Amino acid sequence: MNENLDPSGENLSPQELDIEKQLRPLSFEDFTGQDQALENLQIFVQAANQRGEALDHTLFHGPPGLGKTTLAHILANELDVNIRVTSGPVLDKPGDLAGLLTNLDERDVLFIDEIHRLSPIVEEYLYSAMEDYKIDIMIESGPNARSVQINLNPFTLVGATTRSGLLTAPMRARFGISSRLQYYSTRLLTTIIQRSARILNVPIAMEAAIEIAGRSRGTPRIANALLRRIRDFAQIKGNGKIDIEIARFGLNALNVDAFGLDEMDNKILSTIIEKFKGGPVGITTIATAVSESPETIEEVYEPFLIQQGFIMRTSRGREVTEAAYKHLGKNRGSTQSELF
Ligand SMILES: Nc1ncnc2c1ncn2[C@@H]1O[C@H](COP(=O)(O)OP(=O)(O)OP(=O)(O)O)[C@@H](O)[C@H]1O
Ligand SMILES: [Mg+2]
Repeated sequence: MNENLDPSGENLSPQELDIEKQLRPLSFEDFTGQDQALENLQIFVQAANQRGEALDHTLFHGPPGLGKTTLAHILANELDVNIRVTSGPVLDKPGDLAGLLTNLDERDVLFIDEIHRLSPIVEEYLYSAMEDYKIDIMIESGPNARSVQINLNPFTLVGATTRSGLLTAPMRARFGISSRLQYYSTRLLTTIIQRSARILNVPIAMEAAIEIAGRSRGTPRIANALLRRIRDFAQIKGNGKIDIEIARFGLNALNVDAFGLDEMDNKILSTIIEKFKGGPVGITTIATAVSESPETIEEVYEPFLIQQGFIMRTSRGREVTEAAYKHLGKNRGSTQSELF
């Protein structure tokens, strides 16, 4: 099924990207969840505003669709400054970066998405910019070529990554603020769905919002995507309102997993069960079996499976739980010891 429920958002169509923007909270007040991180950020922003200084460089990390890009934009709004947006893979020459940096006004935000994908040369070039607000640029060429140092306006680098494990230590050390985003509870996702439904102007019953929230893999991006699809079902198959019947009907028609697990989640669980007798098995072995990188499994998929109680981390590797067997409708082999 090719509905756009991919948490990575990589395959979003232009219209869907537009809607994603429309649904994006613009202020701290509008943002639901991540309470601890948000409280701290509010204090840091308020303090920086009072002093009239640039906010410390800030790193957001965590699985896709949890609000990293949203928070980068919120920071710029709350600091009342401009934001320039770029990404690791796009910045392939120090020259590109120099152009961006020299155009920043005082206190502006430079947002670098997928910051773990910066090339080593660009990354190194960024270090002095972050640390001393200075960069070296080459002027002229041939025998007259020389580098001159120029001062930058104090700015805030906001980095985002789903793969903080791939950041180099010197890069990580240059962020004064680092915030890991967590999966959202069903309760928080319900609030987010209700807010989005208001913006999209579609009436939704509380029960229906809870049902959709519970199947959203702890991820606001998926919650919003499901809401938009169910809105279509309500419009064509119902009376335009999203009630619990339409919500259930739509979720089933979309083949959404009862827990919101995606294809890779289920593949990981069934692989551990079928090929490794439920574990324990090492992360690298699992990764090879499902053709993914161990880091992606560890940072993007596993946290949700652990949080939902489908996988346990043990000293000997990963083990699936009884809940995983139940979820996939499989029986634990008689040779395996019972966990419960
Ligand atoms: N706390 C929240 N409250 C309301 N909506 C949210 C929240 N967090 C995220 N969203 C919604 O989810 C969508 C995805 O969020 P965002 O683009 O910020 O995720 P991300 O962490 O940057 O993902 P990626 O790693 O793929 O870049 C946005 O459209 C936004 O509307
Ligand atoms: Mg993003």
